[in-house]
Amino acid sequence: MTSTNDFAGTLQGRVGAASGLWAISPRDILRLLRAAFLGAAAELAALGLMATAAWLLLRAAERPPLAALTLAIVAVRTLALLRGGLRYAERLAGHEVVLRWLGALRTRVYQALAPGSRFSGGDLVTRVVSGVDALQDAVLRCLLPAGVAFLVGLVSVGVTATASLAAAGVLAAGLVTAGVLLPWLVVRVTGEAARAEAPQRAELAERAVELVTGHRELVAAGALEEHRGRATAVVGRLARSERLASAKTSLAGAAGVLVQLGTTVGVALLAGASVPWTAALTLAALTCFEVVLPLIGAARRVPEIRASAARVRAVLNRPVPEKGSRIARDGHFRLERASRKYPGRAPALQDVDLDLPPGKRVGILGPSGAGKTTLLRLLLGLETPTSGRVTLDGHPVTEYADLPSVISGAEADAHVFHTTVRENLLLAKPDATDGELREACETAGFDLDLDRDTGPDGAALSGGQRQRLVLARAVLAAPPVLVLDEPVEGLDPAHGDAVLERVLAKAKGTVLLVTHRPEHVAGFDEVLTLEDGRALPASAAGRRPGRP
Ligand SMILES: Nc1ncnc2c1ncn2[C@@H]1O[C@H](COP(=O)(O)OP(=O)(O)OP(=O)(O)O)[C@@H](O)[C@H]1O
Repeated sequence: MTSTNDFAGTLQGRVGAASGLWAISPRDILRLLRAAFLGAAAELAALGLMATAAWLLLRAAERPPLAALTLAIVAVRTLALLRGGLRYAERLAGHEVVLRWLGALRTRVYQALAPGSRFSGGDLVTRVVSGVDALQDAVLRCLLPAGVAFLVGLVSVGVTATASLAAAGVLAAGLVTAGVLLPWLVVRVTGEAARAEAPQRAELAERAVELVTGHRELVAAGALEEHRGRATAVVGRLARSERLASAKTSLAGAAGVLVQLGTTVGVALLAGASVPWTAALTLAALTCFEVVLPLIGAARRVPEIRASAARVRAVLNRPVPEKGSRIARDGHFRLERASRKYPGRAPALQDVDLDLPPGKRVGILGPSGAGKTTLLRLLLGLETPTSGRVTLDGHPVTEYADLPSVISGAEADAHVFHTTVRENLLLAKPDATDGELREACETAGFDLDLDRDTGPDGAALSGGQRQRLVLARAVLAAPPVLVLDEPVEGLDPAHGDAVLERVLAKAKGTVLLVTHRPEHVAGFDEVLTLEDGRALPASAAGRRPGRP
């Protein structure tokens, strides 16, 4: 076993170097081969045990001198012990490789998901947890058993060939039918069924989400039963399709058992050796199928594994925006004819210029959907412009490694961690004293206990409390460029105005405030008014101040 540090080092190296889904180090490939050989040895020990026991019984019936049986008696005991020991060693070796590989794969999936993920929460959980977990079956339930079955089959056919080529031929044909042909058929049948069921599964997921999230509305409209009936109908269709596919794959399982019986009888008839030796070969052939038949069951998982692999690969292969290593100097942001367009929609932002040197205070006004948040997301490096430039100290913002430490604040979708108020605040300033935390809370008008549990994403707080907690965190972080996206929108106006006044009084650097209320940005160095993604000329903006 390697030490934890060794393991972390190997993992890091592999994470950095590997690009494909199945990326695995040469050392782990050797470990996998070792697991396959150990597995084959364990199965051959079981097979040898059966064959030797059969030989022993029949030879003993001939009443030979005891000395003629001694070797077989010792072999039976040795093989029985070996079988258990080798199986344990194979499990250990196989699982060690798979757990290493899965650990590295999970790290890579997390790394690929981290920057500005386009995947939603539920989708993300599916990809990371079930998707990656399903892949372990590819190795443990498919690849490794197939390797073991191949080795065991090869040895069995070889040993049978020493007695009779015809019997060896029958055994080989039986093993190929049960171990290759039938699993291939099962993969085809389950694959076709999965493809046919995919739209129904999607529909069921959609209907289930609608039933749960829209439950109250459906009850109020008296439409619950109708919607439940539609979901139940989809469940019925899916169940029928699954039953049909299951019947077909069960037939393949039964066919496997028939092939096993036929092959065993064939070997017994064609072996042409002494009775004990024929019995040994026959029982060996019968036992050999115990390794091969599970491949038919494992084949049912192949389409699901393929789908999981495709989902995980989509995460790993998506282009990750290059994060540069540049370190910010002055903190001078600039938008130069910046535009952002989403496919199939009018531009969210079009040809907008903005100069934001250190210390400047800029207000952004505009009706809903005007592009205010889009402008902030460009500056925060969360979106890239479809044309134009967004720069910090003359270089594209995406080239900076430390952008969030230069520009941050109270963003509309800021996350509240499921912990205490104190821990949420300490994220912004880890060495802050309780006094400093309370002062920041006071500035933001947030008066809850520091030990208060916040719930998942702040669900245990009211909307206003959540908003003020995010604001207190922004005050504590005190970044060079403070971004405030409608920071007091949900608060009652008088209280909100007072909070905003205190927050602005504390801010020492650049401030970018998005608001619907022009009085919030009175006295700012510049006010940019957006409408339909475009900046209005100053005069026009003056005529329609803060039209909501
Ligand atoms: N991810 C997206 N995909 C497609 N369209 C988007 C996306 N994000 C924003 N938009 C569209 O871009 C336009 C500008 O959105 P934005 O969020 O910047 O407006 P806003 O001025 O901040 O509005 P509000 O005051 O309501 O928050 C809107 O029409 C919106 O529907």
